[in-house]
This record gives sequence, C-alpha cells and structure tokens, in this order.
Amino acid sequence: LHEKACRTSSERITQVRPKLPLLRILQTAGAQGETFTLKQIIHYLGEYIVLKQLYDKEEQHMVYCEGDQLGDLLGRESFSVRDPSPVYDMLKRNVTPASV
Ligand SMILES: C[C@@H](c1ccc(Cl)cc1)n1cnc(-c2ccccc2)c1-c1c(C(=O)NCCN2CCN(C3CCCCC3)CC2)[nH]c2cc(Cl)ccc12
Repeated sequence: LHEKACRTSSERITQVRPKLPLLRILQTAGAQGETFTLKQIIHYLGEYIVLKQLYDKEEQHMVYCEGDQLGDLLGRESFSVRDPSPVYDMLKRNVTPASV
C-alpha cells in the first residue's frame, strides 16, 4: 500500500508517527518506514490480525488478542470489529502527529 500520492503544497495527507510498541506490530504485518496515514495503520493492523490468526474462524467479527502485543496495547482480551472505538482510542494514545 504505497500512498506517496503527489499533492499540491496546500493539500497534505496527514501522516502520524506510531509509538514503538504499535510500530513493531505494523512492521510484523510488513509496514516499512516510520510515518503512516491512519488508513495505512488500519490496513496493517487488519493484516496483522489475519497473519496472527487472532480473529475467530467461526465468528469472524470477533478478535481475541489476549496474550498478544495487540491486546496489551488495547488493554483488552477481545473486541468486535463492529465496534471500532477501542481501536481508535488506542491509536490516539499510540501515535504522534508527524509534520510531513
Ligand atoms: C471494516 C474493517 C475495520 C477497520 C477498522 C476497525 Cl477499528 C474495525 C473494522 N474490518 C472489517 N473486518 C476486519 C477484519 C476482520 C477480521 C480479521 C481482520 C480484519 C476489518 C479490519 C481492517 C481492514 O483493513 N479491513 C479491510 C479488509 N479486511 C476485511 C476482513 N478480512 C478478513 C475477514 C475474516 C477472515 C480473514 C479476512 C480481512 C480484510 N483493519 C482492521 C484493524 C483492526 Cl485493529 C480491527 C479490524 C480491522
């Protein structure tokens, strides 16, 4: 997912810098570099969940992350992809704005 879209000076894609524990998770899912758009972070977290098989095969909207770095970051042992709030709360705590 290479989103180095070219922009005029006025438009900027907002990039953020994940803190180290989140960056490690993104790198496990194949992320390169240190700043990302939120869309990229969400993409890599989805890949990470699939890669580590954290979703329930029967109920595929359920993610069981106890004992995983993702669970430590979220402070939860499970969550449903239908309620994104715990994930976005975690992202707010684990990224810093990156002036591009
Ligand atoms: C709407 C979106 C979403 C996006 C953000 C949030 Cl906070 C919740 C929900 N979404 C809907 N289902 C999923 C999902 C479900 C199970 C396993 C992996 C992802 C996702 C998530 C994506 C994603 O980028 N999704 C697009 C393609 N996904 C479809 C689901 N596909 C899987 C479905 C289960 C079987 C394996 C493939 C993977 C590709 N990124 C996420 C990151 C996290 Cl921390 C949590 C969930 C997701």
